Amino acid sequence: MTAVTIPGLEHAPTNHARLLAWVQEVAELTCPDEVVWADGSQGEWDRLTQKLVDAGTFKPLKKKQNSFWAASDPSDVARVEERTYICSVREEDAGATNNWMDPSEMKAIMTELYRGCMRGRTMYVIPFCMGPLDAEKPMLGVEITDSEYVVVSMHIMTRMGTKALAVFGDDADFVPALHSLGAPLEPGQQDVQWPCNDTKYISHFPETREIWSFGSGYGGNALLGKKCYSLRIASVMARDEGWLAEHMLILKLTSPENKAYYIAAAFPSACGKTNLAMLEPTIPGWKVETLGDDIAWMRFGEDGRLYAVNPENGFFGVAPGTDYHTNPNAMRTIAKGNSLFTNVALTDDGDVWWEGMGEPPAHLTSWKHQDWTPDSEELSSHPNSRYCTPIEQCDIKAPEWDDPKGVPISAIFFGGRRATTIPLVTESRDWQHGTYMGATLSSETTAAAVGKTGVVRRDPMAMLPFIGYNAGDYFQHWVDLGKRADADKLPKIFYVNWFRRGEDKRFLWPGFGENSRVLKWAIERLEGKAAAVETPIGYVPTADDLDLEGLDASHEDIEAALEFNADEWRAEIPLVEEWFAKIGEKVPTTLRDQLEALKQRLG
Ligand SMILES: C=CCn1c(=O)c2[nH]c(Cc3ccc(NC(C)=O)cc3)nc2n(CCCC)c1=O
Repeated sequence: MTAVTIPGLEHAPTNHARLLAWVQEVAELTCPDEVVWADGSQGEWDRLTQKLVDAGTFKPLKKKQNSFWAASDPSDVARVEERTYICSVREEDAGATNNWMDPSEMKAIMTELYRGCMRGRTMYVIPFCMGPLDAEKPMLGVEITDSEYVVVSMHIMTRMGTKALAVFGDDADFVPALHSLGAPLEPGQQDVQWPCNDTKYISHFPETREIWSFGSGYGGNALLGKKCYSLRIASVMARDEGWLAEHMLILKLTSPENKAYYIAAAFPSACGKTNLAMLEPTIPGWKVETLGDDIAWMRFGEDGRLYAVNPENGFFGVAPGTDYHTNPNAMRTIAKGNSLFTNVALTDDGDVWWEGMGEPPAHLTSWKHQDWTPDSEELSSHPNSRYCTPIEQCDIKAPEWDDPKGVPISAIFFGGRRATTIPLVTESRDWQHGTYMGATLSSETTAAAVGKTGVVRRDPMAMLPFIGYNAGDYFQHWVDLGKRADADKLPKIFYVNWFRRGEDKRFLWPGFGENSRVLKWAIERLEGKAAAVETPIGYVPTADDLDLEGLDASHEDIEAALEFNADEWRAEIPLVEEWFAKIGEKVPTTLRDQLEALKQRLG
């Protein structure tokens, strides 16, 4: 096959043979009008954001400098879990929680979808690095995409372009991540504001560490460094290499005595994970700084402790529910500009607005490009609408946020949204018990997600959509870490629930900044300074064990929030048995033993 001459292919800014061959192969398959190597420069940002403005995809925001509003096609508004596949060579390696297809079958299907799909468009080659560029082992990837929206989003979310390519040298390993909107343009055809395709595939090939995505331009489907690389592929790397790639925030908590602790925490959606990552403590003298709000890579240091790094360079946060009361630090970060907003509402004076931001203006342009007023039936912003903003400009970013060594994790928190049963906070008995807590993590569905509300779903380690392999093997990986010689150096595991309700359906715990009281208690437990009651489900504080100074809540409510109710827990047992049965025979015996032991303790 003669090497077709596609403009931009000839002067590649690298001698990396495998990369050049892959780029050539993809260009010949997808037939773009030209190939552009993304360099990550300000000039590139200006050019591409202008191109998106001209296409009607972006609107510049007058009230936020260097920031843009975008609205997607209503059919392309969130991750498409039913179109997300783990194409492991063996079906059982995908397990019961993933969609599977034979890798060669998937590649045959998708190759035909990619054929000619970039006609009339530009093919961008984005070298990127997840985590700091000066890491001992930089985690490299290359995303090929025909979406300018993806390129400018990657400017914020990753270290990318020339500075990343410099780390590739001539033969570094990298994760090839191929993406197309699947919307070829015939000559003279007018482009739409949000090109995409009704046929969507988000496919992962774990043995070869490859990602192929087709048909969606949105979030985790298209920004392939995030969920696809940093969780699904990275979780497979972590199992093979003995580390952890987890769906966790990382925060730094400093006590009034100026002692710093680092905490990682996993929550399903609608639990306020980003709000916790950027917490404003209500108790005097305590300070929270943030390292990340979504993903933590944790590796063992010389001292046997787990050191966490945030692989991302930006926040891609859910906008609705974010305001100066729930998350002032997120609001201050986006107020500085340099941010992208997708599927939120646009104000008449060129600012953004979403539900949860207090009183709505008299008129807005909704995410569906329609006139919106406060008495509109519809929401002004989509529940999964997002802000995309650089961590660099977050006032409370920890100094260590981009330290390649990472930070030593003292505590891991798992949390879910449960109206009953789960106390405000429970300390695990040990690592294996903590792993059981994570593996059986449950949370109630909310209006934000589709379907009924209040349905209890299992979401192990809040990783259910992101485990790149058999969930039973994933649990085993956690269990095996607890068998290390220096297992005493592992973080202490806690389980929290901010959302317990009283008989009258009122929330029993005020949450938000008051959660700092729970973090304080956990730290004091690590230091051996706080008391707790040993219950069948773990160590639970009494109201007197918490620092409730100045808290505006009744003693009864706090006691009710902390209550261990044996009957409610007996009712949990069959739900956990059903969950383990769904995962299958690879559920570690250690976890089955934990369930048996819990049953015995409940009597
Ligand atoms: C660090 C904060 C974590 N957090 C919480 O701790 C939290 N708690 C609640 C429940 C709640 C809601 C309203 C009140 N209002 C008053 C006045 O008490 C109290 C609790 N909602 C919460 N939310 C919002 C969840 C949707 C994303 C939340 O993010």
